[in-house]
Amino acid sequence: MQALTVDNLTKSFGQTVALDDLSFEVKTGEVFGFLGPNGAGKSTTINVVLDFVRPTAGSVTVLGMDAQRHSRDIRKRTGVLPEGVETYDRLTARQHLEFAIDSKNADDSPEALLERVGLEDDIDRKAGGYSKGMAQRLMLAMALVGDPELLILDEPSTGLDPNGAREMREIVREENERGATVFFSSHVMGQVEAVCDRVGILRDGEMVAVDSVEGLRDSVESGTTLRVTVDRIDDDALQAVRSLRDVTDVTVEERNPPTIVATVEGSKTAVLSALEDRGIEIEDFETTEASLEDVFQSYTTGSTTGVHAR
Ligand SMILES: Nc1ncnc2c1ncn2[C@@H]1O[C@H](COP(=O)(O)OP(=O)(O)OP(=O)(O)O)[C@@H](O)[C@H]1O
Repeated sequence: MQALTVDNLTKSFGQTVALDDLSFEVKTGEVFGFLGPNGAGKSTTINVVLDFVRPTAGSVTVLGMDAQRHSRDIRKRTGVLPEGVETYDRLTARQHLEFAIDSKNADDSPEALLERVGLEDDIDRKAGGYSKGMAQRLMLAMALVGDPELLILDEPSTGLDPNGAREMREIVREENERGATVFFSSHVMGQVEAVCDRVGILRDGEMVAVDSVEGLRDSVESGTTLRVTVDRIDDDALQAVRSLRDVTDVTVEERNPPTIVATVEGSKTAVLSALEDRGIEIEDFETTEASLEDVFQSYTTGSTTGVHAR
Protein backbone atom coordinates (compact mmCIF):
# COMPACT_ATOMS: atom_id res chain seq x y z
CA MET A 1 0.00 0.00 0.00
CA GLN A 2 1.06 3.58 -0.58
CA ALA A 3 1.16 5.92 2.40
CA LEU A 4 0.22 8.83 0.17
CA THR A 5 -1.16 9.01 -3.35
CA VAL A 6 -1.62 12.32 -5.11
CA ASP A 7 -3.70 11.92 -8.27
CA ASN A 8 -3.93 14.58 -10.96
CA LEU A 9 -4.09 17.30 -8.36
CA THR A 10 -4.74 20.84 -9.53
CA LYS A 11 -5.14 23.85 -7.26
CA SER A 12 -5.74 27.36 -8.49
CA PHE A 13 -5.90 30.50 -6.37
CA GLY A 14 -7.70 32.89 -8.72
CA GLN A 15 -5.39 33.23 -11.71
CA THR A 16 -2.49 31.50 -9.96
CA VAL A 17 -2.13 27.82 -10.73
CA ALA A 18 -0.29 26.55 -7.65
CA LEU A 19 -0.55 22.85 -8.56
CA ASP A 20 -0.88 21.69 -12.12
CA ASP A 21 -2.12 18.13 -12.58
CA LEU A 22 0.30 16.82 -9.98
CA SER A 23 0.62 13.07 -9.43
CA PHE A 24 3.03 11.11 -7.25
CA GLU A 25 3.15 8.44 -4.59
CA VAL A 26 4.93 7.99 -1.29
CA LYS A 27 5.47 4.35 -0.44
CA THR A 28 4.77 2.99 3.02
CA GLY A 29 7.95 2.98 5.08
CA GLU A 30 10.01 5.37 3.00
CA VAL A 31 11.45 8.80 3.69
CA PHE A 32 10.35 10.99 0.82
CA GLY A 33 11.85 14.44 0.34
CA PHE A 34 9.63 16.95 -1.39
CA LEU A 35 11.85 19.58 -2.90
CA GLY A 36 11.20 22.73 -4.80
CA PRO A 37 12.06 26.41 -4.91
CA ASN A 38 9.93 29.05 -3.19
CA GLY A 39 6.45 29.13 -4.60
CA ALA A 40 6.71 25.73 -6.33
CA GLY A 41 3.61 24.48 -4.50
CA LYS A 42 5.01 22.35 -1.66
CA SER A 43 2.91 23.87 1.11
CA THR A 44 -0.17 23.89 -1.06
CA THR A 45 0.28 20.15 -1.66
CA ILE A 46 0.68 19.52 2.07
CA ASN A 47 -2.34 21.69 2.83
CA VAL A 48 -4.46 19.64 0.44
CA VAL A 49 -3.13 16.42 1.95
CA LEU A 50 -4.23 17.68 5.38
CA ASP A 51 -7.52 19.03 4.01
CA PHE A 52 -6.70 22.61 5.01
CA VAL A 53 -7.15 23.55 1.37
CA ARG A 54 -9.63 22.03 -1.07
CA PRO A 55 -8.32 21.02 -4.51
CA THR A 56 -9.64 22.50 -7.72
CA ALA A 57 -9.39 19.03 -9.31
CA GLY A 58 -7.90 15.65 -8.54
CA SER A 59 -7.68 13.65 -5.35
CA VAL A 60 -5.38 12.68 -2.52
CA THR A 61 -5.38 9.38 -0.64
CA VAL A 62 -3.62 9.21 2.73
CA LEU A 63 -3.08 5.86 4.49
CA GLY A 64 -5.71 4.40 2.18
CA MET A 65 -8.32 7.09 2.99
CA ASP A 66 -9.62 9.96 0.93
CA ALA A 67 -8.04 13.16 2.24
CA GLN A 68 -11.23 15.17 2.11
CA ARG A 69 -13.74 12.64 3.38
CA HIS A 70 -11.60 11.15 6.16
CA SER A 71 -9.45 14.07 7.28
CA ARG A 72 -10.25 13.49 10.94
CA ASP A 73 -9.19 9.83 10.88
CA ILE A 74 -6.14 10.74 8.87
CA ARG A 75 -5.06 13.37 11.38
CA LYS A 76 -5.27 10.87 14.23
CA ARG A 77 -2.71 8.66 12.49
CA THR A 78 -0.53 11.42 11.14
CA GLY A 79 2.01 13.69 12.81
CA VAL A 80 2.28 17.13 11.27
CA LEU A 81 4.84 19.86 11.55
CA PRO A 82 3.14 22.71 9.73
CA GLU A 83 4.82 25.57 7.92
CA GLY A 84 5.27 28.50 10.25
CA VAL A 85 5.27 28.24 14.00
CA GLU A 86 1.92 28.00 15.70
CA THR A 87 2.59 27.82 19.42
CA TYR A 88 0.41 29.31 22.13
CA ASP A 89 2.37 32.00 23.92
CA ARG A 90 0.77 31.49 27.30
CA LEU A 91 1.16 27.71 27.44
CA THR A 92 4.31 25.90 28.51
CA ALA A 93 5.95 23.18 26.43
CA ARG A 94 4.53 20.59 28.82
CA GLN A 95 1.01 21.99 28.35
CA HIS A 96 1.41 21.93 24.58
CA LEU A 97 2.40 18.29 24.75
CA GLU A 98 -0.40 17.41 27.17
CA PHE A 99 -2.86 19.00 24.78
CA ALA A 100 -1.47 17.06 21.80
CA ILE A 101 -1.40 13.79 23.79
CA ASP A 102 -5.02 14.27 24.93
CA SER A 103 -6.32 15.11 21.51
CA LYS A 104 -4.74 11.98 20.05
CA ASN A 105 -5.72 9.74 22.97
CA ALA A 106 -2.07 8.84 23.23
CA ASP A 107 -0.06 7.98 26.32
CA ASP A 108 3.33 9.51 25.56
CA SER A 109 5.35 11.19 28.26
CA PRO A 110 5.77 14.94 27.63
CA GLU A 111 9.20 14.80 29.27
CA ALA A 112 10.43 12.02 27.00
CA LEU A 113 9.24 13.79 23.85
CA LEU A 114 10.71 17.12 24.89
CA GLU A 115 13.97 15.42 25.69
CA ARG A 116 14.09 13.98 22.19
CA VAL A 117 13.90 17.45 20.71
CA GLY A 118 16.32 18.96 23.23
CA LEU A 119 13.80 21.04 25.18
CA GLU A 120 13.95 19.20 28.50
CA ASP A 121 15.36 22.22 30.34
CA ASP A 122 12.58 24.50 29.10
CA ILE A 123 9.68 22.19 29.72
CA ASP A 124 7.84 24.51 32.13
CA ARG A 125 8.61 27.77 30.35
CA LYS A 126 5.89 29.55 28.41
CA ALA A 127 6.31 29.17 24.66
CA GLY A 128 5.88 32.93 24.21
CA GLY A 129 9.45 33.33 25.43
CA TYR A 130 10.89 30.70 23.12
CA SER A 131 13.26 31.47 20.27
CA LYS A 132 12.15 30.52 16.76
CA GLY A 133 14.24 27.35 16.80
CA MET A 134 12.91 26.33 20.21
CA ALA A 135 9.35 26.82 19.02
CA GLN A 136 10.16 24.70 15.96
CA ARG A 137 11.50 21.94 18.24
CA LEU A 138 8.32 22.11 20.30
CA MET A 139 6.20 21.75 17.17
CA LEU A 140 8.25 18.73 16.18
CA ALA A 141 7.71 17.11 19.59
CA MET A 142 3.98 17.61 19.10
CA ALA A 143 4.17 15.97 15.69
CA LEU A 144 5.75 12.89 17.25
CA VAL A 145 2.89 12.32 19.72
CA GLY A 146 1.19 8.94 19.37
CA ASP A 147 3.85 7.31 17.17
CA PRO A 148 2.16 8.41 13.94
CA GLU A 149 2.21 6.12 10.91
CA LEU A 150 2.90 9.08 8.68
CA LEU A 151 4.94 12.15 9.53
CA ILE A 152 4.40 15.22 7.38
CA LEU A 153 7.02 17.87 7.98
CA ASP A 154 6.81 21.17 6.13
CA GLU A 155 10.29 22.75 5.98
CA PRO A 156 11.29 21.12 9.27
CA SER A 157 14.70 22.72 9.56
CA THR A 158 13.37 26.29 9.39
CA GLY A 159 14.85 28.28 12.25
CA LEU A 160 17.08 25.47 13.47
CA ASP A 161 20.79 25.90 14.11
CA PRO A 162 23.17 23.27 12.65
CA ASN A 163 22.84 21.10 15.76
CA GLY A 164 19.09 21.36 15.60
CA ALA A 165 19.11 20.43 11.92
CA ARG A 166 21.26 17.38 12.66
CA GLU A 167 18.98 16.34 15.51
CA MET A 168 16.04 16.74 13.18
CA ARG A 169 17.66 14.35 10.71
CA GLU A 170 18.30 11.87 13.51
CA ILE A 171 14.68 12.03 14.60
CA VAL A 172 13.52 11.47 11.03
CA ARG A 173 15.76 8.42 10.85
CA GLU A 174 14.60 7.06 14.21
CA GLU A 175 10.96 7.55 13.32
CA ASN A 176 11.51 5.80 10.02
CA GLU A 177 13.24 2.89 11.78
CA ARG A 178 10.25 2.62 14.09
CA GLY A 179 8.18 2.10 10.94
CA ALA A 180 6.85 5.58 10.16
CA THR A 181 6.65 6.90 6.64
CA VAL A 182 8.13 10.38 6.47
CA PHE A 183 7.15 12.99 3.92
CA PHE A 184 8.99 16.25 4.27
CA SER A 185 9.36 19.35 2.21
CA SER A 186 12.54 21.32 2.02
CA HIS A 187 14.67 23.55 -0.06
CA VAL A 188 17.72 22.60 1.99
CA MET A 189 19.49 20.03 -0.11
CA GLY A 190 21.69 18.66 2.66
CA GLN A 191 18.67 17.64 4.70
CA VAL A 192 17.29 15.67 1.85
CA GLU A 193 20.50 14.04 0.74
CA ALA A 194 21.22 12.70 4.21
CA VAL A 195 17.92 11.04 5.02
CA CYS A 196 15.73 10.47 1.98
CA ASP A 197 15.11 7.22 0.17
CA ARG A 198 13.52 9.12 -2.69
CA VAL A 199 13.18 12.72 -3.69
CA GLY A 200 10.51 14.47 -5.72
CA ILE A 201 11.33 17.83 -7.25
CA LEU A 202 8.46 20.22 -7.77
CA ARG A 203 8.64 23.14 -10.14
CA ASP A 204 5.76 25.50 -10.92
CA GLY A 205 3.24 23.04 -9.48
CA GLU A 206 4.51 20.10 -11.51
CA MET A 207 6.73 17.21 -10.49
CA VAL A 208 9.77 17.37 -12.72
CA ALA A 209 11.62 14.41 -11.22
CA VAL A 210 11.08 11.56 -8.77
CA ASP A 211 13.99 9.32 -8.00
CA SER A 212 16.58 8.30 -5.44
CA VAL A 213 19.28 10.88 -4.78
CA GLU A 214 21.69 8.71 -6.77
CA GLY A 215 19.23 8.33 -9.61
CA LEU A 216 18.69 12.08 -9.78
CA ARG A 217 22.39 12.67 -9.85
CA ASP A 218 22.78 10.27 -12.73
CA SER A 219 19.93 11.85 -14.63
CA VAL A 220 21.04 15.45 -14.81
CA GLU A 221 22.95 16.73 -17.73
CA SER A 222 25.39 18.58 -15.55
CA GLY A 223 26.96 15.19 -14.86
CA THR A 224 30.51 14.91 -13.75
CA THR A 225 33.09 17.64 -13.62
CA LEU A 226 36.43 16.53 -14.98
CA ARG A 227 39.58 18.47 -14.10
CA VAL A 228 42.64 17.64 -16.13
CA THR A 229 46.02 19.12 -15.31
CA VAL A 230 48.21 19.27 -18.41
CA ASP A 231 51.78 20.34 -19.19
CA ARG A 232 50.49 22.95 -21.65
CA ILE A 233 47.38 23.76 -23.66
CA ASP A 234 46.82 25.13 -27.14
CA ASP A 235 43.79 26.19 -29.16
CA ASP A 236 43.79 23.09 -31.30
CA ALA A 237 43.64 20.72 -28.31
CA LEU A 238 41.05 22.86 -26.58
CA GLN A 239 38.94 22.90 -29.71
CA ALA A 240 39.22 19.11 -29.91
CA VAL A 241 37.88 18.76 -26.37
CA ARG A 242 35.10 21.28 -26.97
CA SER A 243 33.91 19.45 -30.06
CA LEU A 244 33.49 16.14 -28.25
CA ARG A 245 29.96 14.90 -27.85
CA ASP A 246 28.85 14.74 -24.18
CA VAL A 247 31.32 17.47 -23.18
CA THR A 248 30.11 20.94 -22.21
CA ASP A 249 31.38 24.00 -20.38
CA VAL A 250 35.05 23.63 -21.16
CA THR A 251 37.19 26.22 -19.42
CA VAL A 252 40.89 26.57 -18.68
CA GLU A 253 42.33 27.60 -15.36
CA GLU A 254 45.49 29.38 -16.46
CA ARG A 255 47.74 28.21 -13.73
CA ASN A 256 51.12 26.67 -13.92
CA PRO A 257 50.57 23.93 -14.99
CA PRO A 258 47.18 24.73 -16.59
CA THR A 259 44.00 22.81 -15.70
CA ILE A 260 41.15 22.10 -18.10
CA VAL A 261 37.75 21.91 -16.44
CA ALA A 262 34.94 20.25 -18.38
CA THR A 263 31.48 18.88 -17.67
CA VAL A 264 31.31 15.36 -19.05
CA GLU A 265 28.16 13.33 -19.62
CA GLY A 266 29.69 10.16 -21.00
CA SER A 267 33.20 8.77 -21.25
CA LYS A 268 35.96 10.72 -19.60
CA THR A 269 38.64 8.85 -21.50
CA ALA A 270 37.51 10.57 -24.72
CA VAL A 271 38.69 13.87 -23.24
CA LEU A 272 42.01 12.44 -22.13
CA SER A 273 42.57 10.76 -25.52
CA ALA A 274 41.72 13.95 -27.42
CA LEU A 275 44.41 15.77 -25.49
CA GLU A 276 47.02 13.03 -25.77
CA ASP A 277 46.38 12.68 -29.50
CA ARG A 278 47.49 16.28 -29.84
CA GLY A 279 50.68 15.79 -27.93
CA ILE A 280 49.48 17.22 -24.64
CA GLU A 281 50.86 15.47 -21.61
CA ILE A 282 48.38 14.71 -18.82
CA GLU A 283 49.88 15.23 -15.43
CA ASP A 284 46.82 14.54 -13.33
CA PHE A 285 43.04 14.37 -13.50
CA GLU A 286 40.14 14.09 -11.11
CA THR A 287 36.37 13.86 -11.36
CA THR A 288 33.73 15.37 -9.12
CA GLU A 289 30.14 14.21 -9.12
CA ALA A 290 27.31 16.70 -9.41
CA SER A 291 26.18 17.77 -5.96
CA LEU A 292 22.54 17.57 -5.10
CA GLU A 293 22.62 21.34 -5.21
CA ASP A 294 23.58 21.13 -8.89
CA VAL A 295 20.85 18.59 -9.47
CA PHE A 296 18.28 20.84 -7.84
CA GLN A 297 19.44 23.81 -9.84
CA SER A 298 19.33 21.86 -13.03
CA TYR A 299 15.75 20.73 -12.46
CA THR A 300 14.40 23.98 -11.11
CA THR A 301 16.08 26.59 -13.27
CA GLY A 302 17.39 24.77 -16.32
CA SER A 303 15.67 23.00 -19.15
CA THR A 304 15.84 19.52 -17.64
CA THR A 305 12.36 18.00 -17.65
CA GLY A 306 10.78 14.58 -17.49
CA VAL A 307 9.84 12.29 -14.67
CA HIS A 308 12.17 9.51 -13.71
CA ALA A 309 10.48 6.93 -11.57
CA ARG A 310 12.42 4.42 -9.57
N1 LIG B 1 -3.88 31.22 -0.07
C1 LIG B 1 -3.31 31.55 -1.22
N2 LIG B 1 -3.83 32.52 -1.99
C2 LIG B 1 -3.28 32.86 -3.17
N3 LIG B 1 -2.16 32.27 -3.68
C3 LIG B 1 -1.60 31.30 -2.96
C4 LIG B 1 -2.13 30.89 -1.70
N4 LIG B 1 -1.35 29.89 -1.22
C5 LIG B 1 -0.37 29.70 -2.14
N5 LIG B 1 -0.52 30.54 -3.18
C6 LIG B 1 0.34 30.59 -4.37
O1 LIG B 1 0.56 29.28 -4.82
C7 LIG B 1 1.88 29.10 -5.27
C8 LIG B 1 2.54 27.97 -4.47
O2 LIG B 1 2.75 28.39 -3.13
P1 LIG B 1 3.26 27.42 -1.99
O3 LIG B 1 3.20 28.16 -0.71
O4 LIG B 1 2.53 26.12 -2.06
O5 LIG B 1 4.78 27.18 -2.42
P2 LIG B 1 5.97 26.51 -1.61
O6 LIG B 1 6.62 25.57 -2.57
O7 LIG B 1 5.48 25.95 -0.35
O8 LIG B 1 6.92 27.75 -1.36
P3 LIG B 1 7.92 28.10 -0.13
O9 LIG B 1 9.14 27.26 -0.34
O10 LIG B 1 8.18 29.54 -0.37
O11 LIG B 1 7.18 27.82 1.14
C9 LIG B 1 2.56 30.45 -5.10
O12 LIG B 1 2.49 31.12 -6.34
C10 LIG B 1 1.71 31.15 -4.07
O13 LIG B 1 1.73 32.54 -4.25
